Amino acid sequence: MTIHIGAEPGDIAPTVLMPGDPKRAEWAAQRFLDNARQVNAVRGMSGYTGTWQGHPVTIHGSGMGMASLSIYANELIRDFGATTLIRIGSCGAMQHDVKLRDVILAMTASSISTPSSNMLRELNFAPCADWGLLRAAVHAAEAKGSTPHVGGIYSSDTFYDERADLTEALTRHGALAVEMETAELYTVAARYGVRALAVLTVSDHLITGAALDSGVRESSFGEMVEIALGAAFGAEAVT
Ligand SMILES: O=P(O)(O)O[C@H]1O[C@H](CO)[C@@H](O)[C@H]1O
Ligand SMILES: O=c1cc[nH]c(=O)[nH]1
Repeated sequence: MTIHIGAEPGDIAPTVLMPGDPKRAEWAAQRFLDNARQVNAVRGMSGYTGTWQGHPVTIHGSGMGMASLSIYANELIRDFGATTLIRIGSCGAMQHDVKLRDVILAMTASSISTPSSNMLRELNFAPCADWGLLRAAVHAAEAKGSTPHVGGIYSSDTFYDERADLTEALTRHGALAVEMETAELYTVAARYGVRALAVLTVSDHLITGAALDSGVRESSFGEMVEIALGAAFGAEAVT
């Protein structure tokens, strides 16, 4: 049991899927896990553990933003022994060829800063996905007949962004989408030597202004969950 996670030792599986939204954690656990039971409710942050095709899996919310994710990722790895963390998040598309509901696999995540920046000081650390997980996610997606976008994204500290110049520069440099957690997830995972990946679904479009509603974001992004599970346990597990 930690300050933010009220689970007992052994309640958390080595593989943890992390949506920002605790309601998405509940929905995904009910839809994809067998024998799911709630293992955390501290501060309203839901975590569930069950099995997927016989493999133990925890689905635990990260909250919004890198500061929140950092707390849960640190405790899940350090105190509960998580070794594979896969973010299942929503994002805003930054390129014309990226459409609403498309899936993005984040190779890397640019940022202005992360909670880890304090300790890294002058170092511009390059956060990157675990290669084995990324490759397995591509295979899992292909096994489902889906073609994800694979590339760099932007992890922002703000949802309501006043820096149009920054958005323009990132778009010009090929960033696929914006979200708010992945750069810190990859940095914390690197620090502990564990595997991490972000599998994202496009919920907004920064160029067209198109947007999906909150109910859709909470409970209809099943494709990314299946790809994340396939990545964790092998593409052949996905049908
Ligand atoms: O849908 P989630 O996983 O929360 O991710 C995105 O949605 C939130 C903003 O609405 C931020 O957390 C952002 O990263
Ligand atoms: O951070 C986010 C998440 C979804 N959509 C956005 O535009 N930004």
